[in-house]
Amino acid sequence: MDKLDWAHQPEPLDAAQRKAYWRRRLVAERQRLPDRLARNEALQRVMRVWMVGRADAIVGAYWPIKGEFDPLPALYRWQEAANVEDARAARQQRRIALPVIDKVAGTLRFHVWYPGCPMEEDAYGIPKPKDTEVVQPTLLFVPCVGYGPGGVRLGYGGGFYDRTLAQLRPRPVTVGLAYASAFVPWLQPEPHDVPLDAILTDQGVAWPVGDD
Ligand SMILES: Nc1nc2c(c(=O)[nH]1)N(C=O)[C@@H](CNc1ccc(C(=O)N[C@@H](CCC(=O)O)C(=O)O)cc1)CN2
Ligand SMILES: Nc1ncnc2c1ncn2[C@@H]1O[C@H](COP(=O)(O)OP(=O)(O)OP(=O)(O)O)[C@@H](O)[C@H]1O
Repeated sequence: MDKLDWAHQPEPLDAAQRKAYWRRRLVAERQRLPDRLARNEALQRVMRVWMVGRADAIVGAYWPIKGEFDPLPALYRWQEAANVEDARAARQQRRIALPVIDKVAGTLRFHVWYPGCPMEEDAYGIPKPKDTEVVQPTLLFVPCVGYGPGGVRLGYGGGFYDRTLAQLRPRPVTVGLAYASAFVPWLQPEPHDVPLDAILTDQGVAWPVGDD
């Protein structure tokens, strides 16, 4: 299931049609991943290791949809760990935030979330925190439908993350999360695409690639 059949793309397709085709296909593949539990555990571990030693207090994430990896269990542990590991970190209070769509601007704002937080559905039917504080994450976990070389991300095509990152100052560190099976070798950045600073998968750090 890790290997998609790249040879069998209907041709000819322009770049936008090709992306739309692979979006559908990657989401369908993801929704029927046979070894999801093992992959979830692996990716949670990769996240935890990646975050060790970082000083972020506000971390942005997402409420998983369409078979996306769920980042919230690992983040909840990150939040709880501060209470036992480091009294100073606990006072600084680590916080988790989820995206809320600004329909007019086509961008995302981040609202504080905590387990049991009152939620409501956004325009896409995705649960979002109801009336909690707006915050500025310094670290942002970004869901990927697919990912390519160089930190390029394929999303659902709304352009929300690209538009948000084009505007957010200071810019948060961006970390894409994906199952390793979502690698798209031919994916090229478009002019508006803001590359991710890192990409984590159930197989480890996919970007940046070490050795130099
Ligand atoms: N979990 C999660 N939350 C998120 C995002 C995300 O990628 N994942 N977003 C990241 O931006 C924003 C929501 N963006 C989304 C954009 C499109 C679709 C979607 O279902 N699109 C339809 C086509 C809709 C259309 O174009 O008319 C589809 O893919 O079938 C969903 C979410 C904010 N919240
Ligand atoms: N900075 C920007 N300013 C204006 N429009 C943008 C910007 N970034 C992206 N867009 C528009 O958004 C549309 C979707 O972009 P793209 O296909 O890269 O979405 P995506 O990254 O896959 O989606 P999402 O971020 O919602 O998951 C593009 O047609 C593009 O014109």
